[in-house]
Amino acid sequence: MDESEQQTVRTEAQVAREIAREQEYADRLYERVDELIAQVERNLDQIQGSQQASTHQNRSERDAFMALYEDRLALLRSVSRSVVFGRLDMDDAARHYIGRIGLFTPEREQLLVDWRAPAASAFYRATSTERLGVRLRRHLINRGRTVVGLEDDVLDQSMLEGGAEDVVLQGEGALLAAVSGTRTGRMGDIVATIQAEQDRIIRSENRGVLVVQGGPGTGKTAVALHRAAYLLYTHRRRLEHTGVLIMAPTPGFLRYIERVLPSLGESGVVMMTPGEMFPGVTTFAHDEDDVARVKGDIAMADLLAKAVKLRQVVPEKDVRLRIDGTDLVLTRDMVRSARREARATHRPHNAARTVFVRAAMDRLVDAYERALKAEGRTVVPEDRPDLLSDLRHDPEVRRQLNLAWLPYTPQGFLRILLSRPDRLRAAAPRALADRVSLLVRPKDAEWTVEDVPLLDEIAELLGEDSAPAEAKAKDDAERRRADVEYARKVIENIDTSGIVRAEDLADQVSRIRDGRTLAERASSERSWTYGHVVVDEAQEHSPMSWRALMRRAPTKSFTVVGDVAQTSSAGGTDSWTAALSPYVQDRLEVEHLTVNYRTPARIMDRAVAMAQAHSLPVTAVSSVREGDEDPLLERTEPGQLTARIAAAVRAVHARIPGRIAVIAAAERLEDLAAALRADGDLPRIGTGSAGVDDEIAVMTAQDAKGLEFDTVVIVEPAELIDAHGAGDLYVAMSRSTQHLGVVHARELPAGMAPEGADGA
Ligand SMILES: Nc1ncnc2c1ncn2[C@@H]1O[C@H](COP(=O)(O)OP(=O)(O)OP(=O)(O)O)[C@@H](O)[C@H]1O
Repeated sequence: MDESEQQTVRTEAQVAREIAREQEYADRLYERVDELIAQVERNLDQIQGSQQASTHQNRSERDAFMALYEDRLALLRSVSRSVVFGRLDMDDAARHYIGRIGLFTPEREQLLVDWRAPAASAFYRATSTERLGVRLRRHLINRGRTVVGLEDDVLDQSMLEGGAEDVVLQGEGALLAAVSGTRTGRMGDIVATIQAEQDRIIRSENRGVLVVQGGPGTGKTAVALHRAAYLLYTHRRRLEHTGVLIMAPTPGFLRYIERVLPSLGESGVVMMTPGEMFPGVTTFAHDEDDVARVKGDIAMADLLAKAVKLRQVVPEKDVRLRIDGTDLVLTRDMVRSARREARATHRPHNAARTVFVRAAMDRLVDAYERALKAEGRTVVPEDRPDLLSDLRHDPEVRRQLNLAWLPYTPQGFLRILLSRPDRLRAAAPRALADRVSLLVRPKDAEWTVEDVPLLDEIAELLGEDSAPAEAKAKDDAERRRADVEYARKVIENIDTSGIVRAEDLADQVSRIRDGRTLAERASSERSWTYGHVVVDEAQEHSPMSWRALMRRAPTKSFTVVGDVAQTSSAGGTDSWTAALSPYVQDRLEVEHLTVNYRTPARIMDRAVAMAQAHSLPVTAVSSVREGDEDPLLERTEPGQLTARIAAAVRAVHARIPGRIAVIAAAERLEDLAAALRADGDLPRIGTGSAGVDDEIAVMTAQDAKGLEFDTVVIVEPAELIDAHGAGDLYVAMSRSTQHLGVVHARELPAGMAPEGADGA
């Protein structure tokens, strides 16, 4: 808003009159939503009633219709309490209302524009210097279906010259109201107040890797999710079948964001954490930092490639065999030349094994023939198949060929490799030679998140038989054509409301035939490729992890959001170019977000001072709110720390409404949770990132990553730095939306105390 021009505040009566006008329009929209809800409910009843004597085909068609109507119903119900939030008055006198979905009259006259439609873009982007044809932008502030306030941005100043009775000028109420409320533990959508710098990213036409770098609370997660919703809307046909993958750091974080996309009407999204990326393995455990660093090192790709190659073995000596009473020798040369032939195909290990076995058998049959002839037996070419069969069924031949080239599963291969120091050493490139022993562990050790990219890499090296998958893809494509055709006919007979499209119905039919949702199919197939991948908290991914992620979207269509100053994982990155340019070279675009919508300036300034004192690569941010309180620092004796925290939490719980996170080093969590639970006046105490469900939770800074709380209490900040570096303390300090308390017995880390104080 152009502040100098927007001083006038209208009389209450004028405002009330405008609100009443907007309410009238909003009522009309809700009436239409209610009509649509009733219509979908009627359609559902009708279909349910028509189920007798149905054939299998009719049943799956009915189920498909029902599922679609149910989805549609869920969307309509979710917007039925808040469908409209903005209005645009254009130069050509057109007026558009902007809302969560598009709405039309039965005669197809547009009542409401979906926030993602091109016509809505100006709502977020127009400024007084670049008006984009907009004269007036109005925010409607609602409580449920009731319009309770208005806020106008007059972009065409000539509107004010004539008095403009119907213009209501007020401050930045909509945004401030949106960011100041107490937190619920679940992120909500921001469609009503998306800011111009965010909108540019959400609607970016970039088809390659778009990196969104920004300090804490700048809306990176919100922007990434709204971009996913925007892409699904704009490129629906392309993305609906492949899906969009959202990769987020922890299950608690997934829970925190899980409602955003459904509230925007999008369900074709697969969400997972890095420990779930490899089908068949689910892990949330992490390796120690030094091990994680080695596993994430790009040189692991060479180590694994060599380790696989070293499993293609020429025996130390020639092997004597006795087949059906005849002696023959499997020579080292035979194995070596069969291996050469197999390797020359450049196929992965398991696929090339077939070539190896065939080549070795060819050579053995020749030797067998020669041995039989040497015994004076007559051998004719027609005998060859029988000789081959003798050899194939001989257990010793089988054993020797297996020893030379054993088929592996990725899990089996990695388990053995990590339990064999000799094999690790033999495969290690120079870059890893002196650290490779850190990887050794028992064969039955639990999987860790850092193992997952290694499994993915090994799966590539071992290879899968791609023929069945290709045949299936061809089959699916043909089937889909038939389904769409059929769905068109069905729709002509059953539904003329335009609520269901043939393509959607066809999808639903095939989903039901397959019995699995897109999310289930995508997450169970390692080779599934997504149309777009969103990576949140992306600074935590190691180079090996990026290799695995890149395989998930061969088109390299990515939205990568993160903050290189908040890196805490050992293998993570402090440079986007270093992490990503190996895969995309010049198709990498970095956008910056600069406004913090979460943390008030009085807290954020202190977090930034601490980060700078520790040389973190912080990006400049300005907070939308100044805040009411400075951070509260309290020094105590080491033995008193837990008791002081309990007292601090009790005090803050009584004083400030909303959610509280107590952030501490991992080894303190149990004691702290026990001390808080012993206090009968406090509500349930959660632990770890799953604590987003509780009003008060005790967690590490890593658990808190990406989340936010009304109040944060940090326990012994120096310990957070000891555990994972200053990035973790920066994360912890920037989680709060209102109040930050710090209780410490050791010296405060540099930069944390207010200027002029010395950390006491
Ligand atoms: N335009 C906006 N209007 C209203 N609220 C917003 C807007 N942008 C961001 N927010 C709110 O600000 C808070 C921080 O957003 P978000 O979690 O996306 O930030 P982030 O950059 O991912 O933070 P971090 O790096 O610290 O995890 C959230 O509550 C979000 O809903």
